[in-house]
Amino acid sequence: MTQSKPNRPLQVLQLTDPHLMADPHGELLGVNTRDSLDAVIAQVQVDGREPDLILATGDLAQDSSAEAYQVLTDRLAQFACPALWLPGNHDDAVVLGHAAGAVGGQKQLVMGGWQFLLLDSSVPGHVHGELSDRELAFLERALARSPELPTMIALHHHPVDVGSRWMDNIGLRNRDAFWAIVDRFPQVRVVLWGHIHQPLDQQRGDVRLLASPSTCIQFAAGSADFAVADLAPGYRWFELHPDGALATDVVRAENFEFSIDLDSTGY
Ligand SMILES: Nc1ncnc2c1ncn2[C@@H]1O[C@@H]2COP(=O)(O)O[C@H]2[C@H]1O
Repeated sequence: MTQSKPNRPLQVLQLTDPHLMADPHGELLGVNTRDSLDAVIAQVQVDGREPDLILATGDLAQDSSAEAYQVLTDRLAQFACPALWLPGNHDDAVVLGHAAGAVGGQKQLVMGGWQFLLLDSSVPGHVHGELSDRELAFLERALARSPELPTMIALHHHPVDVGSRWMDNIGLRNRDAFWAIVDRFPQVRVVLWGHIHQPLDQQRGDVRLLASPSTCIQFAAGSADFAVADLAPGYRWFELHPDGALATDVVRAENFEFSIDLDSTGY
């Protein structure tokens, strides 16, 4: 079991949806995705936060290129902690797996008295998500084996509707199968995802449902049709106590100047 620093709760950084590209000048709707990730990482450092673990929750590359994943590896090397990677709809799970390596590609980690389970909800060639029978079996097995460990489950796609028609069409399709497992295991404290490029904080029984800003562009909350928001990129932070208690907050990059195409109808 990997240990966190003594006498403090486990500190976890979520970075999601960086949409990195092989081209150093690569932009999403006018925002250079390398620059915005750098701004978010700079903000983590300005905030004096030293993570024990990083969770990178999908759409790590926009173009599935090895070069894009190498950029992420290089950026995360600024932190002296492991980073776990999971794929989103823009990723190639095989290329990502090679780039993440043995540590980053782990689907299960116990650290600081918590268990982290990472699921691959990507469906090649599609924007929506689905958990394969294999992923569901892995989830059920892992939860059955460790009933005593407070658990965070991370995946890319949203397993609940988020109040936005266009996004509700591209979430996790077989969410009923997912919840049928999760609902049986009271040690699950958090389900965390990316994909929706906006913060969300809800409760399902004892489970905290959390989503987070992208490290590049943001989607407008509550919009029926595709719409972006003029909000800065950001990160989510967790403090996780071994008894299952937790604190979390979202922070946006303060000094990132960008100009996003607010009239965009998609990409
Ligand atoms: N106008 C649109 N309507 C529906 N989906 C869209 C639209 N534009 C882009 N998308 C897809 O919705 C996805 C949401 O986040 P992604 O970054 O995964 O990639 C986006 C596109 O694949």
